[in-house]
Amino acid sequence: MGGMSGKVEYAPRDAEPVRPAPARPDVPVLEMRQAVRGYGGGDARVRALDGVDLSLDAGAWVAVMGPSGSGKSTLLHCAAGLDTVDSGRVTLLGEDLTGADDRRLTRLRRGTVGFVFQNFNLVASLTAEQNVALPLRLAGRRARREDVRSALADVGLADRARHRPRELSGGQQQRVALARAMVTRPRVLFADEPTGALDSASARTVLGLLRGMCDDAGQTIVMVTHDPVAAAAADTVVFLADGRVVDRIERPSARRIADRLVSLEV
Ligand SMILES: Nc1ncnc2c1ncn2[C@@H]1O[C@H](COP(=O)(O)OP(=O)(O)OP(=O)(O)O)[C@@H](O)[C@H]1O
Repeated sequence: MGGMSGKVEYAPRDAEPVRPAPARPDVPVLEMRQAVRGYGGGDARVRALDGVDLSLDAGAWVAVMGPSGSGKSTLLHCAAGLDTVDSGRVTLLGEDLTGADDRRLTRLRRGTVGFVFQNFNLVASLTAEQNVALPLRLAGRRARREDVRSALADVGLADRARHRPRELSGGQQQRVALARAMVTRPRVLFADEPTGALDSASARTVLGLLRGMCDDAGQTIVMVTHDPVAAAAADTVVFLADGRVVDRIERPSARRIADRLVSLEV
C-alpha cells in the first residue's frame, strides 16, 4: 500500500462517496437461529453457543452480558462472520453466513459491518486521519478527504487529524476507532467492551456517539460489555449463561442489570 507512512492519498473530489449497503426492510439486519458453536472434543467439549436466537432490526442497540465464559465473544464473532457456527443459521442483511467461505465472508463484512474493540486497535505509526482512511483503502478504494474529515468531525476530533495514537488520550483514541468503524457507514457495528479501558467521562462520550449512530443513522449495534452502566445505554440487554440466552431486558436501568448479573454469577 503506497503512502502508508506519508500523507493520505485522497480520491479526486468528484469520486463516488461512501454509501451504506442497501437497506432490506423485509429482513432483520442480523438474525441468529439456534446458533451452536462448540470447541474441543470428547469430555472437554464446550458449547460456547448452545442454541442462540437473536433478531435485530435497523437502529437496534443490544448489549450482550453474562459471566466470564458464557459465550459473549463467541456470539459477537459468529454474528460478525469472523467465526462460523456448527449448526443453526446466521444471516446478515438477509445473506446467509452459514457455510460461506472466507472470501465470501470478507466480501459480506466489507461495508456491512464495523468493529470497535476495548484496546482501540489503532495503527501506532499512522495519524488519526490515516487510521480512519484505512478500511476504505483495505477495501481497495481511495478515501475521499471529506468522508474521512467528516467521520473525525462526527466524533469531535476534527482538530486531531494529524495526531498519532500516542499523542491522544484513551478516550480520543477510542473516538478515532469509532470514526474508523463508521467511515464505511456499516449497517452493523460490533463493539467488544468499547468503554472497558475508558474513564467514566470518556465512556459517556463514546456511549453518546453510539446512541447517535443508532438513532440518527439507523445503524444496528451489538455491544459486549461487563459494565452495567454501559449496558444501560443500549435499548435491550441480552444475558447469556453457558452459551444460552437466559434473559432479556428492554430499556433497563444499570441497577436492574447489575442485580440480574449478580444472580447469574452466583
Ligand atoms: N478457541 C477456543 N478454544 C476452546 N475453547 C474456547 C475457545 N474460545 C472460547 N472457548 C470457550 O468457550 C466458552 C465461551 O467463551 P467466550 O470467550 O465466548 O466467553 P465470554 O463470555 O466472552 O467470556 P469473557 O467474559 O471471559 O471474555 C468458554 O468456556 C471458553 O473457554
